[in-house]
Amino acid sequence: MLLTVEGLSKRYKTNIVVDNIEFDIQPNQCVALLGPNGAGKTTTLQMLSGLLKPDSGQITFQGCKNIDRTQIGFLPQYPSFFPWMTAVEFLYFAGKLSKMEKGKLKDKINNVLHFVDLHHAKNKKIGGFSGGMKQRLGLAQALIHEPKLLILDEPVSALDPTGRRDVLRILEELKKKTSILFSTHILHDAEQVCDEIIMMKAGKVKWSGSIKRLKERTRNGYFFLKTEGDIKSWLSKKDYIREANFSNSSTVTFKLTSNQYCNCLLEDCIKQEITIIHFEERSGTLEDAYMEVMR
Ligand SMILES: Nc1ncnc2c1ncn2[C@@H]1O[C@H](COP(=O)(O)OP(=O)(O)OP(=O)(O)O)[C@@H](O)[C@H]1O
Repeated sequence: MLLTVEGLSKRYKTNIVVDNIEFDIQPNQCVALLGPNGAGKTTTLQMLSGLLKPDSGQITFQGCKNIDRTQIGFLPQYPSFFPWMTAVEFLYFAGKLSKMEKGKLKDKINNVLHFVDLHHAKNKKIGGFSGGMKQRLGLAQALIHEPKLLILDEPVSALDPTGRRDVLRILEELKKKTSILFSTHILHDAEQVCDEIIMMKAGKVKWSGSIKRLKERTRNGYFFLKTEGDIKSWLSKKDYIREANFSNSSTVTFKLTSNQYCNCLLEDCIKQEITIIHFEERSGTLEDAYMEVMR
């Protein structure tokens, strides 16, 4: 296990904003922390990155309770930059803060600037950067010391569609070599890059697991069948089929009068010597599942 969180809590005065939460992150997982405004996502990420002290609970990272923070990269929701610095100067500064060796820094800065597509602007002042460029520079800062876990607080929320696409594309690449935990309230972004999600509401973890498993919660009773030959007239006569909707004579979505007829349908297809290309029970969308859990 890369990271284990047990009984983590944080309160501000009498307001409990993170309430006894638990979850794990495995190596090479890309995990989205989902939840509405005020759910406690930022507070959780700040505790994980060491910026905020938990009131109680335990964070274990790479098997150690004494966390080596240089193995974690963090991009805050509102990163601050020195506008008078160039991108290279800023990354040099960030690298030194992460205790990187001076000799390695130059090459590392060049590589990371290429990776986030900012090499062309490496000697330009940050004050003149667009929002998207700043966010990519923020990512470069979080990455420069090659952390084992990258924690990103709403990395795309403030970006326009192009900036958002660029950052999500970088995350797709990054997740091949490092574990990522990022917060968002945009389900589509989570679905695009993550395999696992943690859902928070009012300081509590409401659900965690794979997106696939989450969607399975909201199976909507529809089946999809694609066959090699024409099945329209044959299938329409089966009295256990209802709400059949044919895209063409060999592709159909339908419901069964009872799910116990699933085997019956498959047996009938075999008897009829129908070749099945694809058969599956359709699950709901991530949005359906999110709404169901959050309700
Ligand atoms: N420094 C603070 N002092 C008092 N209350 C705080 C402080 N920081 C956060 N809170 C409260 O804690 C709760 C959780 O806030 P947090 O920023 O962690 O939520 P979030 O899920 O990240 O929300 P958002 O999506 O809006 O960023 C909110 O009610 C917020 O007002």
